[in-house]
Amino acid sequence: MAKLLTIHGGKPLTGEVTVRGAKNLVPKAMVAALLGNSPSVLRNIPEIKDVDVVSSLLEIHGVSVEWDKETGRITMDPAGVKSALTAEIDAHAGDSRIPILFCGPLMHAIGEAFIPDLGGCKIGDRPIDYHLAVLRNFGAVVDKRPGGISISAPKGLHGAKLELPYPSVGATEQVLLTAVKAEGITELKGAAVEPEIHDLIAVLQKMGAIITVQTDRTIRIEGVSEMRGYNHIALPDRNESASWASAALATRGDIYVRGAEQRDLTAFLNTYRKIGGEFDVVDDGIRFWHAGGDLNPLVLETDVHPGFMTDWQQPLVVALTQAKGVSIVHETVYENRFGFTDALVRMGASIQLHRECLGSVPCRFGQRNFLHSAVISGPTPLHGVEFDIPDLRGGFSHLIAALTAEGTSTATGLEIINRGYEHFMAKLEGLGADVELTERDR
Ligand SMILES: CC(=O)N[C@H]1[C@@H](OP(=O)(O)OP(=O)(O)OC[C@H]2O[C@@H](n3ccc(=O)[nH]c3=O)[C@H](O)[C@@H]2O)O[C@H](CO)[C@@H](O)[C@@H]1O
Ligand SMILES: C=C(OP(=O)(O)O)C(=O)O
Repeated sequence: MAKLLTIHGGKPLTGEVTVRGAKNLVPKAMVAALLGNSPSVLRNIPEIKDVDVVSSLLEIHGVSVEWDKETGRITMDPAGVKSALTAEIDAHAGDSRIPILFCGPLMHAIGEAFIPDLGGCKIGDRPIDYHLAVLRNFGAVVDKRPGGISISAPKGLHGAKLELPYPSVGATEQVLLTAVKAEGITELKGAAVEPEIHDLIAVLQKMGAIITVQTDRTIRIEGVSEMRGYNHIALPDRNESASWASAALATRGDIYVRGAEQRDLTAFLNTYRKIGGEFDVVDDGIRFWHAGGDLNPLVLETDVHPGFMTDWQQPLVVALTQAKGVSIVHETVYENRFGFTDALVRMGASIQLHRECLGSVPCRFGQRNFLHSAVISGPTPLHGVEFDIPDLRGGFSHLIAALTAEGTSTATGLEIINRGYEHFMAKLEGLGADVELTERDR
């Protein structure tokens, strides 16, 4: 049986939601537990699919995992770490990108790893060439196999001088998780410096790592031979916070996001203010609301941190369909992140996609055949349609658009939302959304 969500739109979302630990940190901090010689405790854990995936992958590798879902506390004991069968790994890898980050910690713990083909959102080609290049530089031997890669370090892992062609979040984490216990010093230039990376560095430092972050995207890591377990509170999910903020704006609502952290949302809050959204930062969260009247159109470019995060783009585009005038959005992180606009156009939005770079942020996609700039004219009334959720943020955007629209929409593929939004249905209902989940034959 498949689940069908029926949405009766046209009602502002109002009320309160709580965000817990970040999807883009929690699973990685869990992988780091493999590096310790004693148990680790991670708190503020959200109930999302990527945490299930990493829990299972740790367990089949001999790590004992105790997850108290009520308190959001997870305890991981790596004392029994061991190899797992390829078929078991395949069965548990799920639709996540995290398995690639097991390379370094598993090679340190047991000398080898099998990494299945990755999942994650279909928003571009998402190659792993940077990951494999840095791992080879540490001395790893990579064997590509059908369905994944086998990786080992017959001569050990050694610190290296590395430079990323683009500040990839995942490849930077790959370097951190491998270099902390590699022999000698690693210097990484062109590193990503997202808040989730700083939080992973905080975790690794608690475990005994020696890591220096310089102001020019250079990270220096002095390898250590032993690391211990950690006790850490995961930073809150800034992408979920920004999603609910966009939902408040698009539906002309008022949402208090308990747990939202101003420090990690600077670029988002500046943009929110320019579009005409109101927010108020208080001690334990941020209230976001539509102030009435018209929203302002914007020129917006996504970028690596400290720029406007790509994962904020899709939900905010829905609010831009309601702004008075022409907005331009230039996506510079992923080559194919505007596919979700098809459904918005079917709902009545006016959005044209372009291959040219409509902006000035250096972009790898300009001379290639990618529709990576969008021109949005508004305000356009939206009406209900049927849609299938394509990816995490695109799906959230479709759902907010359906809640903004007059009339009834139906959505399938809701399970994708559970990858990054915990207790999603309960939160929507708590905000007064008129939604109903039913089962139907496929
Ligand atoms: C689980 C997680 O944390 N996901 C986040 C992470 O994804 P993820 O770590 O996969 O994203 P990256 O920062 O690595 O990707 C950025 C760009 O680099 C390219 N690239 C990356 C690696 C590589 O080996 N080769 C290559 O060409 C990608 O195709 C993309 O165009 O950062 C992204 C950018 O902030 C976010 O959108 C994702 O939500
Ligand atoms: C792109 C995203 O996630 P992932 O890298 O896990 O696919 C996202 O969270 O928007």
